[in-house]
Amino acid sequence: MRRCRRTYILGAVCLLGTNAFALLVPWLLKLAVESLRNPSAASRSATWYGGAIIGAALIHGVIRIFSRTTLLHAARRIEYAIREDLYVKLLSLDMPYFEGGRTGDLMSRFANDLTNIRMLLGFGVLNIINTALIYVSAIALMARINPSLTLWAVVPFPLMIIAAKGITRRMFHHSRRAQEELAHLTSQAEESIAAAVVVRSYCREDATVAAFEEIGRRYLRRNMTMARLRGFLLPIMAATSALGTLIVLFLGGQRVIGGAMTLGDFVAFNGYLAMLVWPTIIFGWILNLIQRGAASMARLNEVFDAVPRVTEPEEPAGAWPLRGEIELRDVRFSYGTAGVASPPVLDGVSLTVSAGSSLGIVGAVGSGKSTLVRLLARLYPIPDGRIFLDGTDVNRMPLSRLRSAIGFVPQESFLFSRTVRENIAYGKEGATSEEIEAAARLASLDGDVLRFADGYETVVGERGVTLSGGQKQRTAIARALLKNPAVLILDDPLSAVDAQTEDAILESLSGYWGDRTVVIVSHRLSAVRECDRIIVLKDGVIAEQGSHDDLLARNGLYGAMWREQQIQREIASL
Ligand SMILES: Nc1ncnc2c1ncn2[C@@H]1O[C@H](COP(=O)(O)OP(=O)(O)OP(=O)(O)O)[C@@H](O)[C@H]1O
Repeated sequence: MRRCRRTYILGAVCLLGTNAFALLVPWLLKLAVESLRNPSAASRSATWYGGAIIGAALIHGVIRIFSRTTLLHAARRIEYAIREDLYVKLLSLDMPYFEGGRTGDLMSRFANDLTNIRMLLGFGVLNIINTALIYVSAIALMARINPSLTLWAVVPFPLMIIAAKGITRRMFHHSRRAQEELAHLTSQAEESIAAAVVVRSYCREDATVAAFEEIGRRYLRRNMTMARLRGFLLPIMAATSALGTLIVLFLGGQRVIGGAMTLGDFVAFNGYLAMLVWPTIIFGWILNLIQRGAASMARLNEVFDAVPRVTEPEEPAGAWPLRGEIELRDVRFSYGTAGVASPPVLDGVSLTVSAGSSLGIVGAVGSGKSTLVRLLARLYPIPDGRIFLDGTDVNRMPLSRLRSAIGFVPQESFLFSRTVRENIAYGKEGATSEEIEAAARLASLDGDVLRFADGYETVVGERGVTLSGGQKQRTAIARALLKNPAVLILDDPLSAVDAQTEDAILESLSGYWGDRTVVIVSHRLSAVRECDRIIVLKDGVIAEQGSHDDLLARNGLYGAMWREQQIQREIASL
């Protein structure tokens, strides 16, 4: 709003002008009537006043167009700026904020709440200024013509305001609830579309439709209540303003007949009273706009006020470029948010990975492997003095630098609904075709891509739906390789391919490791066999660590897992 203050001032000045000309019309009408009744006493002829009325009405129309476009454009610009700010804010928020299925809710804030705010700042502000100007000036002019009749004419107004306040308070409550229901509806629709395969394969179409209908019904009920309330509001407004007109016709008519008021004054008085009718009728609508706009602003402020728990350091530190030495000191972590206790996922993990070496992380399902690697990239908040890269606390490294030094391939690879080439190129701004294709070759993706009809220009569909699981994973790996990071983290990156293919891909990839630090999380021990060091996580602690041979010789957890997987492999190859 502050950014468009000048435009709003200009719009308000235009509204002042447009209302001045609108108010001039009844006054000219009064003079025209008086000139007709008593031509000798009039300074101008009735024809002159007729021309002046047409002129005033024309100027009023032109300035009106200008005032409306000025204010409505300002509202559009503010909506645009808020949308941009909201987007930037969302991108600044961290993983904990987005967990808990907020997508639909956030989408509805982008769509409905922004529309409500634009309506308030555009039509709302326009009508608030307009109403205030018309009320003040029309009532002042009416009082100038006949103060006592003015008092009678405005008698119904307090009644109207009390009724409007009561109804709009209830409308506000229902409006907010309706916006929340719409957010649920959007979430539900989005989730069902994303999970179309699951819905069909479990034959849950009917149940999904029923759940959707239930939310839709709640949304409909809220809107019906709002419509009912609005339905009450309009007749109440119209009836009270009609009451004012009736009073003026009766009392004003008596005054004219009694000679206490001229016919010209009576005509002008009615003209001004008629000007109050529209602002009075839309008074409730404006209140509704204010209520909706306030509710929407409150919902947007919830996002703007959200504080990311992963923040930029106040005093950044660290030498660049990074070599890739990782150190963890007694790392403890749980996913619980403030005030909600949750069991520790990592319970005192300490280890050092020297730059250029490789670390394999294995362990049972849910033992904390993914959590550990997510913390390296600071995707979740961690206390100071726990994780170090090249001797610098990661909390003190600028996030952009830290993350650009880390190539992270998460367990569930996310592809954008663009081409294969664009998906890989996401890893490096301005990457050349040669670099993209070299990364694809390293990730053993090139053979698959060349079989696609459009090669690298193949559009992968939403979230890569037209690719196989293994192709998606390798595209995500190619994207990370293209980034040329000092630390490469692969979180179970080849779970969708068979063990032999995984071996072949990792073999090809090992030529790329060079002096990079590589961290591989895997359920298949064969994937980490070549790592310099392997840790076995169990219930959030390092249960065993060493090289593959050390761990086999120890004949503990790792040894047992290895033997089990070897037997499975042999059975599978029969
Ligand atoms: N975002 C999250 N919010 C809350 N709890 C989580 C979250 N992510 C993981 N957890 C919990 O933390 C524990 C460790 O999960 P993590 O994904 O680190 O295990 P993992 O060893 O990688 O498992 P897997 O082998 O299945 O990938 C699990 O109990 C899991 O339920």
